Amino acid sequence: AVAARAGRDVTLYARDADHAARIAAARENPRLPGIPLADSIAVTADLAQAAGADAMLIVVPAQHLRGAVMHLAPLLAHGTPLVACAKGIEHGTHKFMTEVIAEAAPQVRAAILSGPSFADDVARGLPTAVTLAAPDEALAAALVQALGSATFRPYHSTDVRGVEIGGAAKNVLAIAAGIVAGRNLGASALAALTTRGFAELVRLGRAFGARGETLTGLSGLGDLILSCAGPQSRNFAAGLALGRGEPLPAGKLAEGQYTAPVLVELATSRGVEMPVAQAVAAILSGALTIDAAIETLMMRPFKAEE
Ligand SMILES: NC(=O)C1=CN([C@@H]2O[C@H](COP(=O)(O)OP(=O)(O)OC[C@H]3O[C@@H](n4cnc5c(N)ncnc54)[C@H](OP(=O)(O)O)[C@@H]3O)[C@@H](O)[C@H]2O)C=CC1
Ligand SMILES: O=C(CO)COP(=O)(O)O
Repeated sequence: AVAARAGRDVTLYARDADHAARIAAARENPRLPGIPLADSIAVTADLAQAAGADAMLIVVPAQHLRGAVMHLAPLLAHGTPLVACAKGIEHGTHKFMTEVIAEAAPQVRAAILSGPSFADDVARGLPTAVTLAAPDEALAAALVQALGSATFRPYHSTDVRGVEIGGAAKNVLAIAAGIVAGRNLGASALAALTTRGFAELVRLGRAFGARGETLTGLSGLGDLILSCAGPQSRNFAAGLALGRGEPLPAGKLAEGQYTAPVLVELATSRGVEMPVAQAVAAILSGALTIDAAIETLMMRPFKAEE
């Protein structure tokens, strides 16, 4: 929808032919009910047709990115920009999204799009600003020109890792924020949790050489603020359910669930302390109860604020 609004010729690919046919007939994606698909958007289940594009946005969940790109790789021309929109880190390999793309389709140019942007808001044409990063600044700037419009404002960057870390970490921290809300711990606790969560995100980013302005920018602090603000975030909603002792919302992808253990492994391997992320991973795995996790966080030794 964004690319069509920016004046591009767009093909939307769905892996399931019936699903693609239903979207084409209804001119609406059931995942975004009530938002009509622009007339100009072609819908296909033919991957080769989609792969002929000048650039592609790939929007499958993080743990399925490698499989999807491997499927796509034989169809892609050398140098095609492939923009990852998933926010996560691959299990087992600890790879970030652009690294997964580079391994699965070495001939393409990988980029990452991230930042505070609920799909529903973006598709409705509400004002949104995001970060689009690629190692090659000219490519990042060209993709911004191709996708930007009066309602969608991407900023270009070459800090790929900084953008990827912000997007992956904020989902885990949003689960923690939801837990705080679900347990009725109060607005002060929510502010403290979000702020100390941000300190973790920054520590991990620094360990990977991320730039300060990326971590305090749209894809870092910006997305953390959005996702820790309320249940429109599926990660926050998952945390809310956990905090209330309810089952996790069915059929709603909460990437932080999958990112939490791998984020903790990655941080540990770099000697970076991420106590909030650790608490989320421990709660999700059943290693700690929520009450024990809260106590563990509050009883850490007092220290200088950093
Ligand atoms: N929704 C949002 O507001 C935002 C989401 N993101 C990120 O985008 C990523 C995807 O999220 P979202 O779109 O919400 O997730 P959804 O679960 O709504 O949709 C996932 C899509 O990926 C497809 N898919 C799933 N597995 C595979 C696979 N193995 N091969 C090919 N296609 C597959 C699904 O196809 P099918 O319909 O056939 O199952 C579906 O179209 C996540 O990393 C999320 O963090 C980022 C910013 C905002
Ligand atoms: O990444 C998002 C907003 O920027 C979407 O957040 P959720 O996946 O938590 O809904």
